[in-house]
Amino acid sequence: MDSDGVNLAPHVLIFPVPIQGHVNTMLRLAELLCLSGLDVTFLISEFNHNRLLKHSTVASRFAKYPGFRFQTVSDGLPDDHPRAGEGFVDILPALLRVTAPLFKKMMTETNFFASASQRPVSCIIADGVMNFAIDFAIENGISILYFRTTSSASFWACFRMTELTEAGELPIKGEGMDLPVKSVPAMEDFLRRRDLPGYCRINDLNDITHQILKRETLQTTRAHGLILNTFEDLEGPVLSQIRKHCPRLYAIGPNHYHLQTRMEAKHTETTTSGASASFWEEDRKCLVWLDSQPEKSVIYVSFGSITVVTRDQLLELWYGLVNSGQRFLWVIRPDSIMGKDGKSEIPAELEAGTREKGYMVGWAPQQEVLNHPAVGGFLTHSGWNSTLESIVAGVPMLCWPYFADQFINSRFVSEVWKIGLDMKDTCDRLIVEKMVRDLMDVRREEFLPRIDRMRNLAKKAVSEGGSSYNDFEDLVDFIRSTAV
Ligand SMILES: O=c1ccn([C@@H]2O[C@H](COP(=O)(O)OP(=O)(O)O[C@H]3O[C@H](CO)[C@@H](O)[C@H](O)[C@H]3O)[C@@H](O)[C@H]2O)c(=O)[nH]1
Ligand SMILES: C[C@H]1CC[C@@H]2C(C(=O)O)=CO[C@@H](O)[C@@H]21
Repeated sequence: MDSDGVNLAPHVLIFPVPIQGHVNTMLRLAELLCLSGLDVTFLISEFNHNRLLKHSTVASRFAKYPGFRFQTVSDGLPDDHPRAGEGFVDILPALLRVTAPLFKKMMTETNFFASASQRPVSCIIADGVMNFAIDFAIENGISILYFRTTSSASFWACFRMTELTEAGELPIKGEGMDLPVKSVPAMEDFLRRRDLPGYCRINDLNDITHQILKRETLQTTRAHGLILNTFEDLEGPVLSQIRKHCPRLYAIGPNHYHLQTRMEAKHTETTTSGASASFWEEDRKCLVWLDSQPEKSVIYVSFGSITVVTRDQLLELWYGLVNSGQRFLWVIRPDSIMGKDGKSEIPAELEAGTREKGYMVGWAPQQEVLNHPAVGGFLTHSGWNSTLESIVAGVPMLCWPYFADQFINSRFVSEVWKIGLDMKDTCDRLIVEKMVRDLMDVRREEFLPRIDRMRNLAKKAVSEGGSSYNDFEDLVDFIRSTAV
């Protein structure tokens, strides 16, 4: 090291929205960049940092990278805020109101996180809904990349909100949900109103979440580049559309698989079991239960980190699963049942059915579960990480989307890639029962060859010379160029 910092590595700041799916995606990017020899400061909410320290192995996972640091900042919400269900609408406003000024102050007061052993940050990678980070970077002459952690399809539909409105396709007002949507190029043949991202399910265009998402998405073109967790063979036509507006586009996904592949190539510990970044305690006993189940016989059920269900929905899903006769492993987060009063009776037949064929946990080591030989299907909320993890594990999906990008992701699963079924906007025990049977048995052979093909394409994308591999190399070159 010399006093000009000439021999120091380029230093990048990564700043996710404080939600499990976003933090997982961004931590994987952080590790990929550390493997490429860059210094990374990861700015995370205090609340989530505490959860990671308590429930995950991140501290040991990143201890091997001397250039990696966590820095913490308030997410602007009280500790007892639910941060799930309807509470999600508070996350972005708090971030913009409270976290944004704190971020600017921290950056300025620390000379962009410079120290004796680290250069000042020369490139910020901010979650793709933080336009305050773009303002800050431009004002201070440093580089800014946006990382939108959803599917490209969802980003692109959000990007077209103005055209959707002008064409009268928004606001949806809950009407004509099966009408085709024509204002999102590359999706004209299959998109319906009910498939648009959740921020379009509004009665009034002044809806605050809709306004924020529209504004933040359109600001993407001001960033110096856009990173997406996808790959060319999965979302090629959509990526071509986005490139017309954001020419410096890095499609580096599926980034959990990309990380695993690069770690294996470096003979470093692989990450399927070693990359936990969970906000809840993983119950590993479910792996032991899976060990005693027949091959491909279990449907894994998980709705991610934000979904909450009413007691009625819980019972419909539960009856559907038990009546399908399939084995099931179900993640029910402690905070995921709405109006739970602790006194509600569980019907005896559900308890008996669960004892016989089911297993329930509060949080699971999901990637390990999906890759377990006993798992043959995934009843999912269609969060983007879950979708990619299922594709890479070769597990067909039954989709029950809850909000946001999940509505469009599930349409791609069922109608574009044809690797599963879409159960959106219904929650009826007879439908659940039939669809679980279809996924696990009746229509299984339709899905398997297609998901196998997609899994192989994902592998090709992240292997040396593949599209995601090359885009990541370009991304590292760009970041290096900012530190000269
Ligand atoms: O028991 C569990 C359940 C989940 N996970 C992991 O948690 C992550 C969940 O991510 P995701 O499937 O993307 O769901 P959310 O956390 O709900 O993700 C939010 O962020 C995503 C990325 O922007 C969006 O696609 C979603 O709609 C949004 O809800 C995945 O990596 C899972 O492997 C576990 O480890 N154990
Ligand atoms: C709380 C939501 C705000 C934006 C995020 C998002 C996106 O479109 O980027 C999707 O769902 C949620 O994770 C986030």
